[in-house]
Amino acid sequence: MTTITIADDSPFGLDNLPYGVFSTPGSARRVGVRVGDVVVDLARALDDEVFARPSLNEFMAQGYDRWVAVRERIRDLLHGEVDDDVVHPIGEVTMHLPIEVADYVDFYASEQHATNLGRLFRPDSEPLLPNWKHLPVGYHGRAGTVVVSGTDIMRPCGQRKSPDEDVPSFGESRRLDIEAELGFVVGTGSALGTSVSCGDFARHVFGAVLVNDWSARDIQAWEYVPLGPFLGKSFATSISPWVVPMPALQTARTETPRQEPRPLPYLREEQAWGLDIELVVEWNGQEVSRPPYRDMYWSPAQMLAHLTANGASSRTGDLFASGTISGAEKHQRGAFIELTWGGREPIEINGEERTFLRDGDEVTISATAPGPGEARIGFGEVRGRIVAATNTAG
Ligand SMILES: O=C(O)/C=C/C(=O)CC(=O)CC(=O)O
Ligand SMILES: [Ca+2]
Ligand SMILES: [Mg+2]
Repeated sequence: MTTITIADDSPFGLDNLPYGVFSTPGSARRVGVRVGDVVVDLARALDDEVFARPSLNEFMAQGYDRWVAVRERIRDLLHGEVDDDVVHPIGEVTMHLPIEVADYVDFYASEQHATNLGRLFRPDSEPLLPNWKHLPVGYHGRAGTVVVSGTDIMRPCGQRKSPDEDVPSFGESRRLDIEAELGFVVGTGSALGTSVSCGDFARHVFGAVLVNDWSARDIQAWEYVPLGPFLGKSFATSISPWVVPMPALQTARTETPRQEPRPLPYLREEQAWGLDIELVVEWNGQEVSRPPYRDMYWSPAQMLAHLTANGASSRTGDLFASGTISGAEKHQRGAFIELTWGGREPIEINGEERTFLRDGDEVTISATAPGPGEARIGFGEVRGRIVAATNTAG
């Protein structure tokens, strides 16, 4: 038997307890909880088959009351001694995609990001389109290409046509970018023909992850009119391996910025809440940005309410991302297209002038949130390295 010791300043203390899917050499994938620098095997520790699965979905589908009960049981368990064979040092496990992603939706909830992209993509129009302050704009992404942190990202190929070219050509993206976002995981869905009200958010949403919504700006700019993002985004979306339970983010709650005009009734909350989470974006190990989630205009509850307002069902494993997180300051921008202003203002990375991603580049996004007292709630990181395209034949 062993007692798990957790450093006082660990972002994975008893107030966090994020869930993930891990394996050890020669063993099957299963659900674990991260505590300090170890992963606790929940299938064994709690003697419960629902955790002997290669994703969190079956557990998430058991619903809110079970999530609360299991969190309590894990806390009790960790206060005492546990069997040695349920504890694995973090360095000895492989982390996998934590959820079987059902549907994937990406919102556009940062006013600053939407304004910046409006200026860059549509320089001759008002940057913020007329609908933007009335509804959380979003699009349906590709669930099957959501990958776990650490997965290499192959540079996408596609049609692109720059303003100075007369005709499009097929080839490797020359403007490969990132988008630093927060994603929310639906634990229990809602039936077709019903909607999830803002107040019901907690009973449906299980937890949050970090997201990097890789984006090929040249493919995107040419293809997106009038139906929106398609192949410029669908080649890969990376998420962090640890799903931070929503109750762990209770202390991080903040008020959203003031919403004017007042949203329609189905988007009203007593007080729309956001999260005081600062992300850190590193490009080849150098910090380039600190996007602040607290500045996001639309709240997570409003996003889910909007997503289901037409009676569309939601399912266990649905992932909806916030959209790129950008603050008002330059060092708070969550995409390179904004940081380099469309590639016209390179930034210096390790002594070199850089605009978009090159093969071999690595991007890491990490974050912590304030917990109770002095505690920090860690998300860990979402990391990806660009590898050369191999499907280059158009
Ligand atoms: O304004 C546009 O045409 C495009 C916007 C984006 O690429 C952003 C997007 O994917 C949503 C987001 O991450 O905020
Ligand atoms: Ca995005
Ligand atoms: Mg994507």
